[in-house]
Amino acid sequence: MINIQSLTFSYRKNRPLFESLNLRLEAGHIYGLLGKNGAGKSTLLKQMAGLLFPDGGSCEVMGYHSAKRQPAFLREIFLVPEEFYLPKISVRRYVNTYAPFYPNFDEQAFFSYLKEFDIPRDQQLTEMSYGQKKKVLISFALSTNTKVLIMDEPTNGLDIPSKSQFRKVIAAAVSEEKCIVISTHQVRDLDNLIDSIVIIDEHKIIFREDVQTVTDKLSFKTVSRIEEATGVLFADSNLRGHTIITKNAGSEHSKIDMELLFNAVLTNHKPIQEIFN
Ligand SMILES: Nc1ncnc2c1ncn2[C@@H]1O[C@H](COP(=O)(O)OP(=O)(O)OP(=O)(O)O)[C@@H](O)[C@H]1O
Repeated sequence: MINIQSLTFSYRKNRPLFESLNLRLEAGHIYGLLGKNGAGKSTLLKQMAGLLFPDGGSCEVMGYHSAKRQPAFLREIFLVPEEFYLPKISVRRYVNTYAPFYPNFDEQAFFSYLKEFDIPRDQQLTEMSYGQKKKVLISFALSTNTKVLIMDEPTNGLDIPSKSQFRKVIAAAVSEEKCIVISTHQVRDLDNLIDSIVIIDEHKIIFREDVQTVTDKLSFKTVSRIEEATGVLFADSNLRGHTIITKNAGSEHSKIDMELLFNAVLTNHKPIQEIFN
């Protein structure tokens, strides 16, 4: 669905952000794109959406070069950006104006998402809070029914109940034909939602694995005495003890701790990568 090959890109001369970056994403998945501040998550998502163009290499989405921004491509992709502007019009007028760009737009679904998020349908967009605007945009994005849905920090600005509503609506929206990519550094917001993890760091994708494969190969546990644990790949100490990652020697089943995995991949990349190779 998304095929990025040898992508190079820089905003400024001699300061490359991406160097020979490769990434392949398939339909039927919800990907979590993780990375430190400034790692390039937003930039990569904009490359996918055809809002930024590669300096070298290619970024193909659904077989289209995203940089060419062909109409057939644009009507099958939607990006919810981290920062956005909504015009001074009502929700109804917003839909009437922008929905026609998306042939599979489902108006009934849009208004039921608004209801789910508790957004009044007659209010002016500019009179809404940031979180309310974001919920309108997320509702619109889901209702476009595009094959590719990209969201940059979608849970930023959402209150606690809205975050679980968000997880619920996204989980219900995924299908075999759709590819959903969500960037965040608030990994706990994506708990139980994403099925694949992509980590970007130092100009490249340094980790890309299904959650299932991660839990097949690694174990996540809490221990009170770290000295008693063997084969610790990464540990983090907190009030409850030590949360650790070890190699899954057999058929142990543990729940993935994405924050722990993210920190482990960034600080102890090589031994972890070797387990997946
Ligand atoms: N328009 C721009 N012009 C110049 N440099 C930019 C521009 N946009 C981003 N950058 C730089 O590119 C790098 C990657 O930025 P990007 O916004 O893609 O990172 P990010 O991973 O999304 O970060 P965050 O988690 O903070 O949102 C940063 O060093 C940033 O300063």
